[in-house]
Amino acid sequence: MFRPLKILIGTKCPPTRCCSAFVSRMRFSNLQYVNRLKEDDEACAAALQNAHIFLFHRLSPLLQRTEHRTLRPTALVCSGTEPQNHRTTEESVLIGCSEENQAQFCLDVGKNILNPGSSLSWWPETLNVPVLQDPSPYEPDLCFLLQGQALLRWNQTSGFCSTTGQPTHRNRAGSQRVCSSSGIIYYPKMSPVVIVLVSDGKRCLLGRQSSFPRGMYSALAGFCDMGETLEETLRREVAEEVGLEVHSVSYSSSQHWPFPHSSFMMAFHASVSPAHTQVSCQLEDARWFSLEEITSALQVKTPPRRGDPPVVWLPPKHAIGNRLITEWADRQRRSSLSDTTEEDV
Ligand SMILES: NC(=O)C1=CN([C@@H]2O[C@H](COP(=O)(O)OP(=O)(O)OC[C@H]3O[C@@H](n4cnc5c(N)ncnc54)[C@H](O)[C@@H]3O)[C@@H](O)[C@H]2O)C=CC1
Ligand SMILES: [Mg+2]
Repeated sequence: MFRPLKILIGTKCPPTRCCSAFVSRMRFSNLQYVNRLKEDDEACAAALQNAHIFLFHRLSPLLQRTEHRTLRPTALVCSGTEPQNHRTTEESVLIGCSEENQAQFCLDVGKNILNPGSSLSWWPETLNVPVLQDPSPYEPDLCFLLQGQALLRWNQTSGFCSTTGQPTHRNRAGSQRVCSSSGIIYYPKMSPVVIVLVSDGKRCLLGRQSSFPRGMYSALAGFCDMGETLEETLRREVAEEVGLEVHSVSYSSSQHWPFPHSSFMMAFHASVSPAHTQVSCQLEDARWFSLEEITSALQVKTPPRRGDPPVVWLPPKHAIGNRLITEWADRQRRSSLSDTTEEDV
């Protein structure tokens, strides 16, 4: 039976993962320690005795509301003095360590099966509903929880070798699995995805798929095919989904995205000729949005409820789609400001 050691409510995001300065996150000794725990099962088991273990239930993080009404992940604090139960030692996955080299793990205390009918494709439906209603205090914790969720899911769904059909066994950190028969080593996989915000200079193009939550539009996205470059994927996806040809392309940023099975999102801006903007849509809908429309859509903090009047809303702040749209809107505002200033002169 699962026996919690000590529950810590309101544990902050591990500073090395999300909150601290870049240099502090990249401290060499810290990285070296995590790498050693991945390689050395005994060191990892010892680290688990004094670790923080962040809890999930069926791949959703277990969140607690603090007295300030913010949401915080829930962690077991292992003191090293109490014996750990079998599941804690066998199923916790290593996600990093604090600046003080205290190891941090995630553990799914729910049943280790994925509900085949559940939608794992989009964040708001997958994680706790309160997050959606009050997302801002939760955001700093996000990348570390997404990483934990992705690693837990990978371990839960990689129990057998795809070559021999025999069971695979994980290392103590949960960072690799080995086939018991052939010795083939498996590492967590990510699928590369291009996400692109297309602009005609004055407007940007957003699309929606039927699987999106009601009213939500985002930048166009698509998985890279085997052998494709990022630029080829980008041109193909834009041509396939909206029938447009892009001209210039610029890189923005990237993000790990745990849905549906860990994607590595690479985000771009692209432009099309203002003379050729007629959309031929293969999605549920795709349309051009003015800066004013984007500005008001960015204000919509919660998705419309059933029965509410239709409203366009955009991916939440932590999604890279939101970042692309915000970057575009900022750039448009700056350029219209400089146009106005030039006219004044
Ligand atoms: N973080 C963000 O802001 C956003 C993330 N996304 C993510 O981008 C991903 C790709 O976007 P889509 O428009 O759905 O891609 P898509 O336009 O390539 O269409 C998905 C289809 O591609 C095929 N496919 C090819 N390779 C695949 C692979 N490795 N895994 C799964 N399906 C594969 C499947 O038939 C699937 O139904 C999705 O996982 C979505 O969650 C999408 C928009 C915003
Ligand atoms: Mg797509």
